[in-house]
Amino acid sequence: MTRPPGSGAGDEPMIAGGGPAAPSAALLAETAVRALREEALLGPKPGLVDHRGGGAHDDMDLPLLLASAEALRPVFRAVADASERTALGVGLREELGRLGRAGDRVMLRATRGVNTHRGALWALGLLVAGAAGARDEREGVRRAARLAALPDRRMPAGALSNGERARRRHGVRGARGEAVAGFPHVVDVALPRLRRAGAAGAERDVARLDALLEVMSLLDDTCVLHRGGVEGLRMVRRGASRVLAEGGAGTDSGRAALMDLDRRLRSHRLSPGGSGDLLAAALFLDMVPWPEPSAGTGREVVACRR
Ligand SMILES: CC(C)(COP(=O)(O)OP(=O)(O)OC[C@H]1O[C@@H](n2cnc3c(N)ncnc32)[C@H](O)[C@@H]1O)[C@@H](O)C(=O)NCCC(=O)NCCS
Ligand SMILES: Nc1ncnc2c1ncn2[C@@H]1O[C@H](COP(=O)(O)OP(=O)(O)OP(=O)(O)O)[C@@H](O)[C@H]1O
Repeated sequence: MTRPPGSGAGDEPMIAGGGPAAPSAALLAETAVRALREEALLGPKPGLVDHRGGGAHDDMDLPLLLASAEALRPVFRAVADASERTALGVGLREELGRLGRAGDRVMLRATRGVNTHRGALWALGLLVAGAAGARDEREGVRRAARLAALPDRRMPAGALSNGERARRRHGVRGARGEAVAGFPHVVDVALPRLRRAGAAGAERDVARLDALLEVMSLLDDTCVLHRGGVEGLRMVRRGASRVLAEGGAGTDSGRAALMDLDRRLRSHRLSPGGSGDLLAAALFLDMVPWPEPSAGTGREVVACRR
């Protein structure tokens, strides 16, 4: 896919040894915010917030998502700084937990109490932490997954979250399990799709929408399960598969199926928020100017298809 000006590895400063320098903490934070912005601005997305409005959410719109993304910039910066100074281990995991929980509060202050980016902060926070000090995408994701798997003894017990409830009820792995598994829906689903479409010359937004739809067709999204149960999840997954079977977002029949799915998700108040988060994560990984860019780390197997 085409890289926005200024974000490509070729624009990075070179260090004395000849290789490009590792991205700074400020650049990683900037890239995370840009990924959130670009996910929000992409449209039409079924059930999600975009330029047309709040999708399945009656308490969100695009300006709110953009303000939330901007408010998270110092949070991502603090995450990258901490990861640069601290070796990967329980100490860093607990520091990230503290920063992530403080980040949730920053977001809620910026949105007057609306959960715009909780799942996205979790995924992108870990990936920013993993990227700080990593040579390439594969190492960045591996470090993020290791961090997600470490215990956070300072995690307050608190009330049961929507995701936790859905996980217990339906036996799915949710946002935490996705991270611990090394973000399979990002690495094996969204990124290969984005890159294949880019290589084939597809329009950028069509490639991004199709990547989102492919994630939606496979993910056990606790956001959807919480609101719509197994029936709701089936509607999302089948609907997304149908759009792709019709030719995807770039064809007339695919676009008609997409608009039909959007109407159904809005009327059932079903938001595929977890898929939105994972698309933002894929955009982030694709935009980071890695010191040693590898030719794609997608394993090209859909490990998560059941
Ligand atoms: C793990 C998190 C997301 C909490 O998860 P939980 O499922 O309990 O909460 P909740 O229901 O509020 O949010 C889950 C969100 O994840 C997303 N999601 C849902 N399903 C999935 C899935 N299968 N895969 C990925 N994301 C998903 C959705 O956007 C959803 O809204 C996180 O907020 C957390 O524990 N944070 C602690 C702070 C921390 O350690 N941060 C570290 C990085 S900065
Ligand atoms: N474009 C988008 N539109 C809406 N949500 C998105 C988008 N991209 C990602 N998300 C994710 O979707 C999640 C929305 O959360 P959810 O619908 O569970 O909200 P809630 O207010 O906690 O739940 P509920 O409204 O069901 O009580 C956020 O955590 C956010 O990370």
